[in-house]
Amino acid sequence: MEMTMRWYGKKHDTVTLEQIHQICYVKGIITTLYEKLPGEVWTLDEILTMKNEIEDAGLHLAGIESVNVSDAIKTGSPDRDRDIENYIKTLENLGKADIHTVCYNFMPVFDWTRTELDRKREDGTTVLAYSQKQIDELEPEKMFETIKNNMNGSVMPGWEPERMEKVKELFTLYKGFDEDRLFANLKYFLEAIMPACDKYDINMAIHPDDPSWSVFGLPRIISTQENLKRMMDTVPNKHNGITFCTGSYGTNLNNDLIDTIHMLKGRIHFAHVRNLRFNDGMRDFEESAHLSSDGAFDIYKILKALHDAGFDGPIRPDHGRMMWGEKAMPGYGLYDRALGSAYLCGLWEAIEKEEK
Ligand SMILES: O=C(O)[C@@H](O)[C@@H](O)[C@H](O)[C@H](O)CO
Ligand SMILES: [Fe+2]
Repeated sequence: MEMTMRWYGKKHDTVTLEQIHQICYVKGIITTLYEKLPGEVWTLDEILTMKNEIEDAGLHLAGIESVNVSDAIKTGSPDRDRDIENYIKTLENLGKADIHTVCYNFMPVFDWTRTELDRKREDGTTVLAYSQKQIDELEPEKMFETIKNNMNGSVMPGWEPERMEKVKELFTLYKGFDEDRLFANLKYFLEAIMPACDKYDINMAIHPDDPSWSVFGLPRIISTQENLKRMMDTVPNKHNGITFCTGSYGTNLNNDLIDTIHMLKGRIHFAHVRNLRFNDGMRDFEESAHLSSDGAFDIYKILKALHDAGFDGPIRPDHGRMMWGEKAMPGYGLYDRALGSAYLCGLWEAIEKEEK
């Protein structure tokens, strides 16, 4: 595995590459071209500029999160073939730049959903949280308002103001969509891009739905073991894989993380590891420190399962708590993610040495 950290680029991130380099546990960077809209081609030049900036800081560009999939592709509208063609050109250019891991998601309208971005814990840190009760009382169109006021002045991916202005339209676009219809569009997309992935050895890593149940009546197709299996079996190519995200897939406590890792053997191309605390039933949770005893997940067992399943892709501490007075994009401060990366590396070293 390669320990990585997500970086939002010089223009958007409060954290610098120099700081990340000093963590020492982190060798790779996960990033994207944040100015690009879904459906646009990424030129080789743009990709190389991004890559050189990271390499100049002594780090390795380990993967892209995300090359976003357009609504035309997700809804299967007449424009989808043009967007898929552009997506393929982007993949080819990434391949030419020697980049082989691409994360994406297939969630309609909202990328991830939280009701609070700064819930205060007893230790004084703040974390992202989700309460189903609050969601049930909220108009979907108002969702952005609640999120916007808590973004610490940053623009969080998936929640760009230009996109959220169109939220009503987006809901109309997905009207009448059920899981089968959305899944058929995912299949169409994957089948179209696989030849390019084969040629350039690009591992596509779909991100699980977050949270892993339907929100505002929108369909979910990457949220249970059953539908992960359906995705793998429908397009049985090893380049069709997943981002194993414990904090998203694990929001549903009925999902058996360890069993799923074994089922996905050979198809996990990227891992996001974070821990969650559940309050008051299953559908109220908050992100905790990475430490196993701070949340519901046994992080040691998760890493051991990844190790035993032969996982060798990039891994990143996912969201962290906001601590020590840091002001950063919620979930993406430097300090707690640095602690998380050290913890994960420590566990991994022990697991590897136990083997010998
Ligand atoms: O919660 C997060 O910050 C990420 O895990 C997602 O936004 C992820 O980047 C996308 O869903 C992947 O396309
Ligand atoms: Fe994730």
